[in-house]
Amino acid sequence: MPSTSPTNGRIGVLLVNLGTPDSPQTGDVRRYLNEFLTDGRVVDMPAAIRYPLFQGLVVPLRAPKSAKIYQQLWTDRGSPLLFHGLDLQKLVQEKLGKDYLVAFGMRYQNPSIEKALQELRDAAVDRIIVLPLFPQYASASTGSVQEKVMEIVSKWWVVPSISFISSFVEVPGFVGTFATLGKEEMAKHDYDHVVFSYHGIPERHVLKGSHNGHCKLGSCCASYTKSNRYCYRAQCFETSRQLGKALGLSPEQYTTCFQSRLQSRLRDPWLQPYTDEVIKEFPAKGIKSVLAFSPAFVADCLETTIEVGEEFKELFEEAGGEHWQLVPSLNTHPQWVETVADMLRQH
Ligand SMILES: C=CC1=C(C)c2cc3[nH]c(cc4nc(cc5[nH]c(cc1n2)c(C)c5CCC(=O)O)C(CCC(=O)O)=C4C)c(C)c3C=C
Ligand SMILES: [Fe+2]
Ligand SMILES: [Fe+2]
Repeated sequence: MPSTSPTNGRIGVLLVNLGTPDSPQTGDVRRYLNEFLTDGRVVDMPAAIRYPLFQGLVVPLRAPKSAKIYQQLWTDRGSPLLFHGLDLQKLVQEKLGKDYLVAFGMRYQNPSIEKALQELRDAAVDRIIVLPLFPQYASASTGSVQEKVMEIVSKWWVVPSISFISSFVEVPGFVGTFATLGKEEMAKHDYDHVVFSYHGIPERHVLKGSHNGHCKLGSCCASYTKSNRYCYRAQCFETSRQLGKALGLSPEQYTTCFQSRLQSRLRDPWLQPYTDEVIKEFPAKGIKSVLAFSPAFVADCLETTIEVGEEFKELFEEAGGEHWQLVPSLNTHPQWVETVADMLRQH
């Protein structure tokens, strides 16, 4: 008998990344930073301080400097974070076929999450799976996407079934694709050491997310368990362990460190060790060639191409290092596209 169930329509998928300016001009960078840095999950100050401080002082000072860096990053296809995201959307849609509708949005600026969710709503999808493209859970990234999606959907008259993939450090294809890319680089050159550099967050953010005060920012994060399921620091260490294993490295052959801290006069500590400080000390220890991974990102962006690929290379060479190589991000590697499609099929 043919099914009369109304619930055999398409499954909606929303892929979300962080966001990038519309152009590398100062005005667009200012608009982007204003939206990003007034998000209470990114800068967790009371709104009455956050808005005047960031919109009135921090962003106007930072925007022209950031714009210069974005101009270095920009390509014929625009911002890498955006075009890799759109390419991934298309390829995952092809893999999943007509039973799914895959949309793509950015937490800040464009294409907006609102527009992407509207596409899914217009198509009357059965349910929605949201995949924030951040391997490790942080309130400032994944949490912010979740909050935004819920804020929008909660205003719809009909609120659909909706679920989130909150992190994917334990998905074998995530580490597996990075390992494939890393092995390609290792076949071309002998490296003295490997660096896994993650986006930093303030230590306070980790402590605020700690279940029952479990996290003391010490050896508690050295294992990844039920008690620290959503701990960013523990998930970063777990990623390094899995990647080290996949690359055949012993723990002494790699270092886990944290980059991109937002310097402020408050000097609040961010996750340590800081990548820029770690790599300056390498040459004196006899480490002259380094292979660097940025496993907090699944697409190349300002923080990988410019910060790790160029700025850290310069710091390392100034300190006496000889060879610094960034492993490209997952972007649209076929193994990664298959991994994303599988994650969604299995969810
Ligand atoms: C991996 C996930 C990310 C977390 C966690 C995160 C936290 C976080 N970021 C800032 C401040 C900035 N980040 C910037 C760029 C940026 N950040 C992420 C991802 C995470 N951020 C990405 C993918 C990018 C690159 C975007 C691109 O267009 O290529 C920037 C902007 C650049 C600059 O001016 O330096 C800022 C600022 C904070 C404060 C924070 C946690 C508290
Ligand atoms: Fe960031
Ligand atoms: Fe911990």
